Amino acid sequence: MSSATPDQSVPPVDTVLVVDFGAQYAQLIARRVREARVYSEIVPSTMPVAEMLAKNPKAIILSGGPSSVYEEGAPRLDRAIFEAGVPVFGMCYGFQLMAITLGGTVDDNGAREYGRTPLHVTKTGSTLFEGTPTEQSVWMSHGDACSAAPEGFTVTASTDVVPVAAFENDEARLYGVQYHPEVLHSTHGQQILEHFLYRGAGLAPTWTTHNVVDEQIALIKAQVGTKRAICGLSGGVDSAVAAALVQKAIGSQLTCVYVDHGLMRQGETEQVEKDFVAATGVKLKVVDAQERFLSALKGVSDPEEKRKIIGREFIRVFEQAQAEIVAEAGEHGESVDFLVQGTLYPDVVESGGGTGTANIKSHHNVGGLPEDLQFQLVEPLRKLFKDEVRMVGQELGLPEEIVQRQPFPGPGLGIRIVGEVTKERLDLLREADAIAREELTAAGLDREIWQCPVVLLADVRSVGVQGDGRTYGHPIVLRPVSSEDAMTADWSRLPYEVLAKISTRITNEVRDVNRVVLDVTSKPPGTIEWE
Ligand SMILES: Nc1ncnc2c1ncn2[C@@H]1O[C@H](COP(=O)(O)OP(=O)(O)OP(=O)(O)O)[C@@H](O)[C@H]1O
Ligand SMILES: O=c1[nH]c(=O)c2[nH+]cn([C@@H]3O[C@H](COP(=O)(O)O)[C@@H](O)[C@H]3O)c2[nH]1
Ligand SMILES: NC(=O)CC[C@H](N)C(=O)O
Ligand SMILES: [Mg+2]
Repeated sequence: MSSATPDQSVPPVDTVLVVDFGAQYAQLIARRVREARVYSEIVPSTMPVAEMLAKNPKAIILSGGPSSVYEEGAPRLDRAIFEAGVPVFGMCYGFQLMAITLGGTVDDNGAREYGRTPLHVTKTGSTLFEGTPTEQSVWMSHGDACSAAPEGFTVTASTDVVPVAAFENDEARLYGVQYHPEVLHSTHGQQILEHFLYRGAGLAPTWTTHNVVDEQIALIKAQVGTKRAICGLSGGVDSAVAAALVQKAIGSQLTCVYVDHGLMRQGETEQVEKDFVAATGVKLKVVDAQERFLSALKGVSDPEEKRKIIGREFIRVFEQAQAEIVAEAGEHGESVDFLVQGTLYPDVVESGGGTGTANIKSHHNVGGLPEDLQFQLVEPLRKLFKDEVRMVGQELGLPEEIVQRQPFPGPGLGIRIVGEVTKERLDLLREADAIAREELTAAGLDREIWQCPVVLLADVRSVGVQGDGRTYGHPIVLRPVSSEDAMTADWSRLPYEVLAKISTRITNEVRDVNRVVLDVTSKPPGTIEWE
């Protein structure tokens, strides 16, 4: 049996490839394309051009990147990519690469621009700029610049310092912009991207999550056949949607397994046991694995080590459940070979499993999986973003409370205790977390914030005064964030009265906590979770 994830991304409809040159936000480009209702996938720039073309893309987008195109060792692409008749759109590094590959000039001529920049459209009515203002604001981030466009290209925009800020070649269907249309600060960015897709590449806005449901059900049926599967079910959105999809595909061949690892929040296990089963009708096995996880985490405070241990223990519990299900079915039962997980695209990208991107943290269900994994994975949401998963959930008729739930990480409170995880610390954090959640809900803020991790700084103490006496307690950190897809986030500007109430209640009600602090860091540079 292999642990490799079968590629479930059989292009359903017309596919746009986003070639990643190590961009900060290649995922964002892919998202924006999908927002234009065209399916997109990211591929690394190291993939041979022949392989890219073999995927039969209907258009190709070249991302930005940190390198300088004219430097030795900078990522390049075989010129064939521009000669295959596939429409190509270069952004920033991708634009510069297109320029230099086709005979234009790019150098470090001092024309640097970072941040919001006025763009002057010099050829109105062009494929990219038609219907947009001649003066618009765009987001720049470059040190090199194109000073001469390749032959056959028309320069369609400039800035005060860059003469060639966009060029187009309708005949060859090649387009490029020096700026970042994928960023919201580029006021007409989405429109320009759509112009490339619809006008330049002749694509139609037909991709919807509806296609995803049908296509994934067919794929799951083909993959699992008559065998059985278990699904790690947490009560969260992703696993709920994954379970619903798989249940639709293979019905009673699926058993969901909820692992109570002792790192869950207050009331969560009961909620999954009762409400979730009532809402979805899934077959559920609840495993109490608190002792197992706690003893495996004993003495460990390094975040990556914690994540790997939790990922491993999850699988060991799934294996145990697998054995039990097989034993219950007796000798005539089909074997349980498949493990369904609600893995999303950002989990894969952040775990460094994407396209040569850095490992930021090992998500328990991707980078934290043990090497001796005996299951074949079924991950129908592996290419989707959170908001898309919510749409799929709606489509499947899951209740709002489930579809709109805030995310909660699989490793749970284990990665919200900075320091060693112990039963006492978990109980304390559970209390503080329950208060924060209660007050945020009471204030009607649940939909406004993406999630609000509550973190215990277990190895930090500070002096307080409570009841006229000195205390030496632990701080609790509140980390409310707003986000579109968890890849970037900003700290939420919560009303002071709500913060005050949470702070007062936590310091009054939770023993050993004498200070509550607010995390006011965006992502980047800080990630959402502290570990
Ligand atoms: N307590 C748990 N028991 C069983 N499986 C779990 C548990 N926690 C996480 N998983 C598995 O790991 C996957 C990833 O967890 P993750 O938290 O990203 O997703 P989720 O809990 O389904 O959704 P959400 O992001 O909304 O919390 C889940 O989809 C699920 O398959
Ligand atoms: O299932 C999960 N397993 C993990 O190991 C994990 N780590 C982070 N998260 C969640 O992912 C989103 C991004 O979090 P970070 O900014 O901390 O990377 C946020 O929504 C986090 O809560 C996880 N979810
Ligand atoms: N953001 C980018 O793609 C930058 C491209 C190139 N590294 C430059 O600085 O010009
Ligand atoms: Mg979760």
